[in-house]
Parts: sequence; structure tokens; C-alpha cells
Amino acid sequence: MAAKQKVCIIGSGNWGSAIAKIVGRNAARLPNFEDTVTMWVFEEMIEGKKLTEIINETHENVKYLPGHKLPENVVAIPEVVDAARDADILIFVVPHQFVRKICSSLLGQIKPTAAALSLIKGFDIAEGGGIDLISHIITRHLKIPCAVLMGANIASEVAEEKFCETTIGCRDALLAPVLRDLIQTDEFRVVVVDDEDAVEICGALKFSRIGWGDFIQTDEFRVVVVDDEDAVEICGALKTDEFRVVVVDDEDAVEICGALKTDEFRVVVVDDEDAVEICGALKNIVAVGAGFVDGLGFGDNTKAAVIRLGLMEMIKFVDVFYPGSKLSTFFESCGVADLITTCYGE
Ligand SMILES: NC(=O)c1ccc[n+]([C@@H]2O[C@H](COP(=O)([O-])OP(=O)(O)OC[C@H]3O[C@@H](n4cnc5c(N)ncnc54)[C@H](O)[C@@H]3O)[C@@H](O)[C@H]2O)c1
Ligand SMILES: O=P(O)(O)OC[C@H](O)CO
Repeated sequence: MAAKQKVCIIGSGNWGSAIAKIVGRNAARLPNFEDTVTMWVFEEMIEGKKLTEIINETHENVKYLPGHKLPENVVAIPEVVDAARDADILIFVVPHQFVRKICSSLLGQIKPTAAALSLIKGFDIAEGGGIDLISHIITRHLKIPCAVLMGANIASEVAEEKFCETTIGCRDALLAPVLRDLIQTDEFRVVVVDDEDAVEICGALKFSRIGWGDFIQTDEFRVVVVDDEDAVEICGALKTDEFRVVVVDDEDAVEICGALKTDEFRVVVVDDEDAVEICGALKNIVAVGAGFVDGLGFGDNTKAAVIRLGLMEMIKFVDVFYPGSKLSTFFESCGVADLITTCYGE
């Protein structure tokens, strides 16, 4: 029998604690994982007591996820090397600014065969300029592969076991089901979608490989027409100074998300790691724009336009800087759903 896999969660904030609930339960339930899940906790004093001690005694992260019990097999550890040393799967879930320092501490101290899964949203600044994906930083520093998990996943709602979906980006076909199983419970369901099972939902989009050459811009309003021949005529009729017309053709309908029905949580695994991760970072920029729209009292139509344009720019960004991604990835939870959640969430 293959050795059981040990899991370590690096981070214990709001999202780290919510995911610890799930991962702890799964590790205890599934035969291919070690029962004990270590969780690195950045030590803090809470009313004179160490947070690690509080978590290990009460099984509650009273600071970052109060009101939720963590499974008893989740063990809080204050030293990151102690938590991660024997782990086969390292789940990174800290604010992005701490990743490099954590990786420096872990260098040479972890199993060379370990694999990482990053739940961290955001970019870092690359040495020499430009941006660095967090998963790339982890891979480069620790010399291990790093998959990503992103989605419309507000931690408190996941902890409350309300239905939601998430997307795992993983290129390794052997690792993908292991990660999926680790995340799946009765409440937090995993669905792996391949192309055959994909369901047409937004089949009206095709950007000749995300090309934007067909923009015909006017002033404040946009019409998207998605049927070739009629499109020209319809555009001609609708286009005014207040309207913006975008023509896209519809030959290759885009495959969008899986239609596999489950309970409260859905995980879709795709092999588009970079695009998944970039969505998690860029949606926050669009959300700032959506917030401006709210603050300026411009109304829901304008906000919807900002969100749509923002999504298009996210797609364009990935196409330019990380070419080869699939358009369908943007219609997974990591893309459009997280964008909506972040732009409309309170
Ligand atoms: N909260 C959510 O709903 C949510 C959902 C999806 C993804 N995320 C992403 O997960 C990541 C973690 O977010 P979060 O909401 O769990 O964070 P959080 O704000 O709840 O917690 C911050 C964490 O940082 C730790 N910390 C503080 N100082 C530190 C230091 N010097 N070094 C290392 N750690 C330190 C704290 O102990 C705490 O565990 C982020 O990238 C976030 O974008 C969050
Ligand atoms: O605010 P962020 O970037 O941590 O993301 C929060 C989640 O995306 C909500 O879905």
C-alpha cells in the first residue's frame, strides 16, 4: 500500500482556518491521507495566551474564524519548518507579502517530493520589475510544483457550509485528483470537468483566440452582438453616439463550466494554472473600479459595464502576458464568479 500523504496548511487566517475545517475532516476520513494535519500559525498573543495553545485546546481560531470548530486532528504549530517538514502536500494560504520569507525558511527543510497548492490571491513584484505569480515564487524557491485554488469563496460562507464552487488549476494529472479529494467533503463537493462534460452556457462568445480587433467604439454604451451575418446590420441599427458596439462572432462557442450537480461546494479542476491564479489577483482591480462606480452613484448599468470590461481586460492581460490559456477558464468560479462576488460583496 502506498504511504499515506501528510498535509500541512501554511497559514491560519480567515481562509486558512476555513480550509482547515475541510481538509482536517477529509484527511481523517480518507485512507490515503495521514489523520493529523499540521497548520502553521503565525504566533500571536490573545488576552495573554498564545493563539496556537488556544487553537489546540479549544479547536477554534478565536481571532480569525471565531464561532467555528476546527477538527481535532488539525494541530496548530508555531514554527513553519516544524509544521511543514514531513508534509507531502503544502497548502499555502497566507497574505501574499509573507510568501517569500516563508519560502526562505522552508528552503532545504521540506521533502523534495512535496507538492504545493496555493490559495493565495495577489501578485508580487518580480525582481527586476514586472509581476510574479505567487505559485511561481513557491515553485522557484522550493523547487516543487505548485497548483492553485481560486474561486468565489468568501471564507466565512465556506465555513458556514453554504454552497459555492471553486477552481483548482493543476497541470499534473496524478496530483489533480489527490488535491480534489483533499478538498472534497459532503458539504464541499469536488467536480472534475473535462471538455466532454462541459456544458454550453455562455456559448455566445468567441474572440478569435481572444482577439480584440473588432472593437468599434463610440461613447458610453456598448452592444455586444454575437451572430455574424446579422450582426453587422444590427450594429448599424443600434450604434449611436451613446452606444458602443462590439462585434464578436460565434463560430467556436466557448465551453463553460461543468454542469455536474452536487451539494454545497464544487471544485472544478483545470490545467490552466496561471490563468486561475491571475484571475484571483486581477478581479480585485476591477472591484476597485466597481467600488468607484458605487461611490460616485453611477448606477447598476455602469457597474455591470465596468465588470464586463474588467473581465475582458483580465482575459486580454492573460492572453498577452501568459499566452496559451483557455478562455473557458475565465468562466469558471475563479473568473467571472469571483469577480461578481468581489464587486458586489460587502
Ligand atoms: N478571507 C477570504 O475570504 C479569502 C478567500 C479566498 C482567498 N483568500 C486569500 O487567502 C490569503 C489569506 O487570506 P486570509 O483572509 O486568510 O488572511 P487574514 O487577513 O484572515 O489573516 C492574516 C494572516 O496573516 C498572518 N500574519 C500576520 N502577520 C504575519 C507575518 N508577519 N508573517 C506571516 N503571517 C502573518 C496572521 O497570523 C493571519 O493568519 C490571501 O491571499 C487572500 O487573498 C482569502
Ligand atoms: O479578497 P480576496 O482577494 O482575498 O478574495 C476573497 C475571495 O475572492 C472572495 O471570493
